[in-house]
Amino acid sequence: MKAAVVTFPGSNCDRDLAVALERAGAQVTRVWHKDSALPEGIDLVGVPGGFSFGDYLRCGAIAAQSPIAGALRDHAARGGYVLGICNGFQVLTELGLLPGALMRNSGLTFLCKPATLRVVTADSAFTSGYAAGQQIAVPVAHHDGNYQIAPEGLEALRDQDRIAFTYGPGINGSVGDIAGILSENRRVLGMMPHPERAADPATGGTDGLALFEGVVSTLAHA
Ligand SMILES: NC(=O)CC[C@H](N)C(=O)O
Repeated sequence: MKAAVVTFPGSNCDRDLAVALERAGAQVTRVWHKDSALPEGIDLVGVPGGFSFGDYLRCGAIAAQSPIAGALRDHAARGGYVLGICNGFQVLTELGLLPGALMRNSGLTFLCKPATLRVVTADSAFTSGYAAGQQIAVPVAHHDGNYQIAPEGLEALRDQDRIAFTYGPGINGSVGDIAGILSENRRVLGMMPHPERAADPATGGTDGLALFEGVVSTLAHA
């Protein structure tokens, strides 16, 4: 299973994401934001966390205009898998690959702390390693993690079982305490918490590892 991890100026979780994917068995290629094409045969593109372009304008907005963004859009349009974590989730909403927007946290502070997530659906490659309803410990680190979407969009996410993860109540103001969502074809996941920071027993637990193992094993057997 082949994965690409994109790096923008200001990304800071790209290496950790590559390591977590490799630990789960993926063959990972690193891609620079100025590349306008992905390497041949990529199954999954990882869009990492960080502060792409210094979070200027809006988090993820400038990254979404990078040369690699067109290749990412084409990959998703072909039914390719995409995983956006934190700043990566922000980039995917800016690209229109996922609905809604990430606003400033309701408490107006940067949150960097452990969080308990609830796995809402196990019906996706990304969440197939968990049971629906399972609670997992995965840290958060963001100032713009307050997920908002219009009521009809929220209804669609709920009706189509596209809410992947929720937080405990009131962490950052997100509507429905949403921490992560899936695209309509369930092949694009955006989430604010950092599973790649919970993929090694030496550094913050291993509850995030099942996400990488789930998607890697699904794609390896596809
Ligand atoms: N860790 C991250 O990816 C942070 C994303 C973004 N810079 C924010 O603070 O909201």
